[in-house]
Amino acid sequence: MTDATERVEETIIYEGLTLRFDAALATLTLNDPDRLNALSAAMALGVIEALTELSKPRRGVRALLIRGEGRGFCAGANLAAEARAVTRGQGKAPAINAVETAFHPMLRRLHALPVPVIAAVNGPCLGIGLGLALAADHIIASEAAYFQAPFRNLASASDSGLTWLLPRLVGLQAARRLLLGAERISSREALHLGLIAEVAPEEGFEEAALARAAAFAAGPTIALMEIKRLLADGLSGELDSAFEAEARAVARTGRTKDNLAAMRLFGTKQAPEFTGQ
Ligand SMILES: C/C=C/C(=O)SCCNC(=O)CCNC(=O)[C@H](O)C(C)(C)COP(=O)(O)OP(=O)(O)OC[C@H]1O[C@@H](n2cnc3c(N)ncnc32)[C@H](O)[C@@H]1OP(=O)(O)O
Repeated sequence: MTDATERVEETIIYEGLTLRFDAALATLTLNDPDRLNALSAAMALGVIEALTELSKPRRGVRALLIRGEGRGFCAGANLAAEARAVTRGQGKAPAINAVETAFHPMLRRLHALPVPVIAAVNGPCLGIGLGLALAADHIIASEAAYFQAPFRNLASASDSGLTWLLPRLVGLQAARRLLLGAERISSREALHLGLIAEVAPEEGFEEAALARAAAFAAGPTIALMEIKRLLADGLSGELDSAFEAEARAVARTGRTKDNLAAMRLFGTKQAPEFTGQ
């Protein structure tokens, strides 16, 4: 694992995306600000490539931050090509194909990423953009952000695993408001519903999000990965299985250097420095 304080900077550019490495933190930026970072199939496939790259052990990545360039996080699927195809009578439109071939494969990979993922939602977060944000373990949103699942407005069923995720996150009634009603909700309401973890002022938002992500990157990585996996398994498992899985995970983390470091300082009021090992 890379020491969170060691500087290893590098940026890789994909279509409509950049992937930046800064010590133990990787930052994936959706980079089509003129379209509020609406996601094309090529961008989603680029995200998959970026996830493969940042998962290489030599990268030593201990957290991933996802953010949007400009005033938006992601305005959903890029429907420009969609609209053109429909106008020209070209049948099944690109974004519909992309659900199966690019968007869902991207989200599966993101949900399966072992290290903590932080989404910094600075502005509009819609459709597949909402799916992308909700694949994160911690969503920090600006006061200026808003969330919407506008599928029904396009006479489309919903995607991005939202029919599975939303009832678990916010309950069935609020999920109905979001999916059947396509209600747009502010970051304050999203926080109140339990859809996101925190709201930060518009001014200084980028810095607040970076600080939060850097704190995750400097955390007890093995314990965070174990907790993340236990939570994911717990969503579809039984309580008995959770007890067993937790006991095995606690035994594993009990053998880590970070656990030893924390135990040594227990009761001293000193914060341990975690190395991710
Ligand atoms: C399989 C499908 C899955 C899905 O994700 S379904 C959901 C698809 N997304 C949507 O339906 C949202 C469409 N966008 C909007 O409703 C609005 O935008 C917003 C409410 C997000 C923001 O409104 P405002 O702040 O007034 O900005 P603006 O002028 O509408 O947008 C700025 C530029 O961004 C382009 N843009 C916005 N969303 C998309 C999109 N989804 N696909 C392609 N382009 C988009 C616009 O056209 C425009 O561009 P220009 O300045 O050239 O007119």
